[in-house]
Amino acid sequence: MTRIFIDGEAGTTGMKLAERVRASGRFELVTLTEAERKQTEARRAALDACDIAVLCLPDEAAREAVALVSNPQVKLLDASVAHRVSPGWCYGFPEMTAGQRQRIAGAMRVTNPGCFATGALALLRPLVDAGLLAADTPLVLHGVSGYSGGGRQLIAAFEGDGPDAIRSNHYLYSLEQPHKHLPEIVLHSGLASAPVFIPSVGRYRQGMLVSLVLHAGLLRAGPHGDVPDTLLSTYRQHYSASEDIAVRATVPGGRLDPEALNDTNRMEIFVLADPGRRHVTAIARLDNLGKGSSGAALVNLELMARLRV
Ligand SMILES: NC(=O)C1=CN([C@@H]2O[C@H](COP(=O)(O)OP(=O)(O)OC[C@H]3O[C@@H](n4cnc5c(N)ncnc54)[C@H](OP(=O)(O)O)[C@@H]3O)[C@@H](O)[C@H]2O)C=CC1
Ligand SMILES: CC(=O)N[C@@H](CCC(=O)OP(=O)(O)O)C(=O)O
Repeated sequence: MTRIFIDGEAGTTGMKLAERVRASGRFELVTLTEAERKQTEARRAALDACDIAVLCLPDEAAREAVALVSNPQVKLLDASVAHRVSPGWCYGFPEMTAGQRQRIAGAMRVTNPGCFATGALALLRPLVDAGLLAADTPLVLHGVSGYSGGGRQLIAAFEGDGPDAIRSNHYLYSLEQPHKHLPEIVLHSGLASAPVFIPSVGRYRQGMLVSLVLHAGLLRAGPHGDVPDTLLSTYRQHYSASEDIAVRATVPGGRLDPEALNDTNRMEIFVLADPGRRHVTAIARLDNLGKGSSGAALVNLELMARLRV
């Protein structure tokens, strides 16, 4: 059985991934005790003793973990931001483009995408690849995430009542500093420059929406001239072989709940036009702890271990 070590297993992503790995029954999990989990020598030994190491760590600790590995046979899957645009690392979004699954399966170093980036790229990449969206189109994306997206610190700030407690029910951030997912969004979307991205956090634990509003004039229409229909068919074709991504043309009940896909590895893409069909809103719904991190990590592990094609 393929041996997996999750460095950072006690954290938000690591814990969810460990649950999924155990439930799959397809891997042997190498674990450290509470006393060992931050000891360099114990981590070094565990990293070298597994077939695939998953780094569910803050960025700096992920870089350190890569440097600790000396066994050349060990494959790495990094859940942090540290290597998302690094040469030599394969981007772990299997549905991004034809052939990506095979690239992940064959790679020694795979970087798991950011949660907002997963939603953003799911919306952007098919449109750029199909030639509907020119690379220099100015774009704006909005996102809302549950507070678990900020890891243990943000969870404690929302759920605790200490001096660092957050009392807002909803807030926007990264308004003056570009969000950390923009470099991977630019690199993997095929866009020439970064979209404006306005993320936000709501007072609920997990689940997210990423939205892209497109005025019809920004896009090249398909053979029948209707931009919303062209978008819908482009997404449907791009994701036709995916068991995890579904494309929808309506929102039943008119309210889009960010929590609806929690604890799954699914993503839904909604393509919604105004009555005059002058603009289209494309929205990705996913679980930041599912398709946005640990669900995606499990699929990448299965690909890297050649347990799925
Ligand atoms: N939460 C999310 O929705 C997503 C998170 N990610 C990424 O996954 C990674 C982990 O995030 P998340 O699980 O949210 O973060 P958490 O803060 O919840 O977990 C990080 C874990 O790493 C441990 N840790 C910190 N430093 C070290 C070290 N030097 N050696 C060993 N263990 C260490 C922490 O222990 P302790 O708490 O004791 O310090 C903690 O258990 C991050 O890079 C994040 O960006 C990616 C996609 C989505
Ligand atoms: C709500 C919240 O704070 N979300 C995080 C991103 C979560 C994620 O995708 O993680 P990594 O890119 O760090 O791996 C943020 O915006 O920084």
